Parts: sequence; C-alpha cells; structure tokens
Amino acid sequence: MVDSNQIGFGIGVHGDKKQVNTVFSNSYYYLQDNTRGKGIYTYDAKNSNRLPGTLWRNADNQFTAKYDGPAVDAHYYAGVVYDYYKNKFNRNSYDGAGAPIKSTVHYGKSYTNAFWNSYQMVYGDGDGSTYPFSGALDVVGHELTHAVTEKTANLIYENESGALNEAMSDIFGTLIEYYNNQNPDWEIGEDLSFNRQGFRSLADPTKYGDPDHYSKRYRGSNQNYLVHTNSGIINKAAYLISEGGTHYGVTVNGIGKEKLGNIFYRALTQYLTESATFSQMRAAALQAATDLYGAASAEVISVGKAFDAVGVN
Ligand SMILES: CCCCC[C@H](S)C(=O)N[C@@H](Cc1ccccc1)C(=O)N[C@@H](C)C(=O)O
Ligand SMILES: [Ca+2]
Ligand SMILES: [Ca+2]
Ligand SMILES: [Zn+2]
Repeated sequence: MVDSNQIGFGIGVHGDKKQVNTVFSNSYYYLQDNTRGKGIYTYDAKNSNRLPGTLWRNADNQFTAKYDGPAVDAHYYAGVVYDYYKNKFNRNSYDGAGAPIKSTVHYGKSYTNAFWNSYQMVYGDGDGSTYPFSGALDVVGHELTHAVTEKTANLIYENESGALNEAMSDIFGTLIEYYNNQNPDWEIGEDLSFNRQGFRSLADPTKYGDPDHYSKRYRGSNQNYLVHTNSGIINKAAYLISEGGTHYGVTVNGIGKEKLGNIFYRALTQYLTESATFSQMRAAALQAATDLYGAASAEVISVGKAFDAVGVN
C-alpha cells in the first residue's frame, strides 16, 4: 500500500475552517504534511505527559470535533511558520535542511503553557481561562523560532541571552502574524485569552508590567522573570525600529516590518553568540543593518536610535 498525500478539512480552536495536509496510509488519514521539507507531524498526548504521543489520525480526513481543534491549528500554523522562513529567508525548516517539524497537543492536564524541547513543540490545553496554546499563530511562531535560534545563535536560556532568546521568539512570532495578515498586532498571545488580552506587548511592554528601558530591567535571580520580562526591552527596540516613535525623548524613524525582519534574522544567524548580551545585540543589529543597507543608511541610524531609546549601548 503506497501512502498518498491528501487534503483534509479542519476546524480550529476558534471555530475557523481550514484545510490541512494529511497522508492516507493503511486506511487512516494522518496529520502529516509532506508538502513542506521532510514533513510536518502533529501528535496527541491525550492529556498525558508522554511525548510525542501518537501521530494524529482518523478514518475520514475530517478534523472537525472540538477535541481536534488544537491539532488542526498546531498543524496548520506550523505550515505558515515554515512558509515564512522559506519565503522570507529561503530557510528550509528550522535547521535549514528541511528538518521534520513535530508538535504535540493536549499535553498534560490543564497545562497553561507551550514550549520547544529541542526536539518538538508542545502545547497545553490551557486551564479553562485560556484557549489551547496552539490556537494562536504568534505562539506557534514563538515556539518554532526557538528551534531556529537553537540551530543558529543557540542563545543560552538565562539572563540577557535568555531574554534575547525570548525576544527573538516574540518578534518573529509577531512578524509571522503580520505575514499571515489575519488580525495582526504587536501583542503576544491575544488569541489565547477569552477577553483578547495579550500576555506581552511589543508596542508597550509596560502594559503587562514588563520593562521598556534597560534601567528598568528586572535584576533579581528568578530566571523566568529574567527571560520573559526583560525581553520587553528588546521587544520595544524592535517595535521602534519597525514602527518608529519617540521613547524617553529619543525619536526613531520606523523602517518597517520587512527590514526589521531582515536585520534581526541576519543578527540571529550571522552575529549573535550563545552568551550574547543586550549590548552585543545592539552591535549585531548595527552590523547586520550595515551589511544590508550601508554604513550611513537610514536603517543603521534607526537601529542605533532604537537601542538608544531603550537604554542599551
Ligand atoms: C516549561 C515552560 C517553558 C516556558 C518557555 C516557553 S518557550 C515559553 O516562553 N512559552 C511561552 C508560551 C506563550 C507564548 C506566547 C504567548 C503566551 C504564551 C510563554 O511566554 N510562556 C510564559 C507564559 C511563561 O512561561 O512564563
Ligand atoms: Ca492578532
Ligand atoms: Ca499577536
Ligand atoms: Zn519562549
């Protein structure tokens, strides 16, 4: 029996209809997308903590039950993220060599998070106060960007390099949301909450208690705050580079999302090292902008001003 590529019909977490690439094999349809790299595979942990769980399958190629929603979105959004990196930077999957992309949904019981564990993405169902975590494209983009980071700068997940790691995931999660162009914004995780409230904001990190200036960074020892809170400083710089604005008296001329993505992708893949500090991120972004647009370019000036505005020298 030869496997065959199929197109299934799915309904996502938010009741939105979408087609999913599947494979028909031995009388079952699997959430396996053979059209991208070496494939995109979506699994079911069945509310256990066992990974990856079982490859998602059914007998009719219709993924329309409520229980199917998180799998439909994890599968479909992983494809969008794959397309972003391929179309924008000619990067074939997170390793550049078409690595299979694996996601598991229904992880744990009322698990209110999502993560990349060096092998795959993992999504919880939320605890009833949020939607399942794969139901947001910026979250899926966030997690898969951790895989890109790991294969490139491999930023150590603590202190300033950890905050850079988190910021890269929020920034590219947002750029991917704009690429998909469905209710794009500079908030993170707004599609997870019933009241549309985000978890973080790149436009104004202080909206959720995160710092928007280096002088306001969290200096304690809790690594979770160090990486998820201090990312606000770099997120704000990225926002200013793209959209412009005057921040603590420093005026930045915006150069747009495309150029932001080009500069940060080049910094991430060519210049940042695993122990990079915020100051080294400034230098990496300036060097990347210089490579791409020229030493005295408006883009280089905007990058410098944005890091000035958030107090990173
Ligand atoms: C084992 C916990 C691992 C946390 C680290 C993962 S990569 C992470 O950062 N997850 C995101 C999920 C997310 C993304 C966008 C929007 C909402 C939630 C995250 O930000 N987690 C926060 C809630 C946290 O762990 O504090
Ligand atoms: Ca949005
Ligand atoms: Ca968003
Ligand atoms: Zn993260």
